[in-house]
Amino acid sequence: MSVSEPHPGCDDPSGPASSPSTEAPADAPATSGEPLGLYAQAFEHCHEAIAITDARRCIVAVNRAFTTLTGHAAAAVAGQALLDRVAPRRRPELDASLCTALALNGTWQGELPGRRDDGSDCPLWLSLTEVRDATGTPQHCIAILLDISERKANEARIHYLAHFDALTGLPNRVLLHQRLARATARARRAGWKVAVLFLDLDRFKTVNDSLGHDAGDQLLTEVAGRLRRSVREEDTVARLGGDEFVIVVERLQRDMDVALIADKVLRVVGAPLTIAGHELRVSTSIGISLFPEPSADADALIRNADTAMYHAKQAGRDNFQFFSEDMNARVLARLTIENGLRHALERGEFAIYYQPQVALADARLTGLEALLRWHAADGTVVPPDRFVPIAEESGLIVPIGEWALREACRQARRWRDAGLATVPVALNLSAVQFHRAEIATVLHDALWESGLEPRHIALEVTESTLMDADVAAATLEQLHELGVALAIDDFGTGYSNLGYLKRFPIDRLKIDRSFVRDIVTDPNDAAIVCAVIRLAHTLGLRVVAEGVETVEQLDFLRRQGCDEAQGYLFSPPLPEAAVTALLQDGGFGPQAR
Ligand SMILES: Nc1nc2c(ncn2[C@@H]2O[C@H](COP(=O)(O)O[C@H]3[C@@H](O)[C@H](n4cnc5c(=O)[nH]c(N)nc54)O[C@@H]3COP(=O)(O)O)[C@@H](O)[C@H]2O)c(=O)[nH]1
Repeated sequence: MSVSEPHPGCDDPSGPASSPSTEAPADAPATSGEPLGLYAQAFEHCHEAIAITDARRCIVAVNRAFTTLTGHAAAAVAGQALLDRVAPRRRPELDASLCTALALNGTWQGELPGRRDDGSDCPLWLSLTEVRDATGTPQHCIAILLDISERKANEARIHYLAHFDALTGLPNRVLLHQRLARATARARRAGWKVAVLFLDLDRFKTVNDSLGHDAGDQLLTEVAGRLRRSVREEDTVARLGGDEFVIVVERLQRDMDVALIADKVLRVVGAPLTIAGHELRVSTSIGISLFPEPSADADALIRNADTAMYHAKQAGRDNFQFFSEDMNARVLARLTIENGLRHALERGEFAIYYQPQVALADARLTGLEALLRWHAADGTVVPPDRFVPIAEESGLIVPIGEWALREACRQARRWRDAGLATVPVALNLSAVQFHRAEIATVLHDALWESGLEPRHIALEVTESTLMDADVAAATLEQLHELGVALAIDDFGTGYSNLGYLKRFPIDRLKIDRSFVRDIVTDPNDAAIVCAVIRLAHTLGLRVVAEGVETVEQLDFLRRQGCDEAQGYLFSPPLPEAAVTALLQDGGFGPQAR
């Protein structure tokens, strides 16, 4: 047991200086059978650190556990103010609240930022109880100190897990919301702008699927580090989960500044990196929302940036887009279409219209282009320009395109059986369909099921579908071997490398209607159309001009030797019954009745 005389310098105004009360004779010998000795032994051997102070909270006695916990030897702390020894940083503010609590209740307890003798920190829980004499005058205080470092560490860990992403160490969604709310409050006061950049890595799934999840994790960690280094310390970089990150940029003066930051982020993320021995390049799509916007709270800012990110994906990935209400409305409209498309096939809402293609020499019918129409459940007719891109993106174009192919084959067979049409029905193949390995099988099955000869079918693919020339050549070859005709659609709007033309087994080039529209008034369009016609003929291909609407356009095309045309001048796309009637009349040419 350690006992000391009270220190004369302790200056608590709340009570007189005194030596330990005889009620607890701290210096009593520790003999068994003697109650005081027993108390002394209990004090000394108690596991909890205990200090007995005088009424001014200057140390009179401390037990062994106190010394173990704080590192302070009994003799060294005797007479010193308890708080000075165990929590010197908090003494001034604690003294006042302690005095009040002790005067009112005779007890105080709370957490202290404790400090050991060696200067190390040790969070403590202090329970202080006043001992008073018969008149109620404070004589001593008994202080019990608990080491709460483990509890504090657990609390810190729980706090960390609740606020940070375990993989990257970045703030998570919860902390992001808190920081963004604070950032907007600060910006409102200071008149700054705050930008929220919502990032989604492009084709991250491919890395996960091809190199494995460990590689995916490494990639995410690397990207997290790059993002962190791209912005200022005070800006927040958070990971929402998966491959989604959010950056909150504060203190912006101009909208343009965020564009510069977004541009930098695109470059930094896009720099090559090595993962699992593979050199990769990843890109990201970024959506941006800005505070202040009307009613833009933290939730809305993140939601809007997410919407804009989606728009960036649509715009070809590896770019950034700003949010606008208009964009939001468009996204909602898209969602409605996508949901409707999911049920359109089973509800029989699709129909195929057919647009005649004619020979310019004699207006003979040379083909029928099959064009999808969607009669949506709400009674509207949704044009393919609106639903085909969404169907492509969601993958729904595969079953829809397959249905169109089978239906067109069945219809062509009916016309043939009726002795009406022997011209090919031309179907548009989207890039997604084209790149599915089974497209040749699907076509083969559709032909076989309908009993239609392949020469009655033509397929149209756009230039951009053929960008990977090696893959495209192989697929086109398979389709060609089945015996169908092949055309390049919207020619002139996509891929500019013409070298592929001689490699592909194609029969026709279709000049995009954007060139045909002003052919009579715009010398540039006229020059392009003439060049395409010459190029096609040199390569032994036939040329079809799309979107022919006027006699002047027709005359021009005829003079230039264009082979075929398609457009409203001859006919818009027609429902099956109208085409049947047209075929019965012999089409537009000399054979027409
Ligand atoms: N993958 C698939 N894509 C398809 C399918 N069906 C259609 N589509 C594609 O949708 C785009 C729009 O088609 P649509 O609204 O049917 O427009 C076609 C014609 O109506 C239009 N056209 C024809 N003549 C004229 C004209 O004189 N003026 C004018 N302004 N427009 C005209 O052109 C469209 C045909 O274009 P193209 O396919 O390039 O020959 C369109 O891109 C379709 O390809 C499908 O089943 N699968």
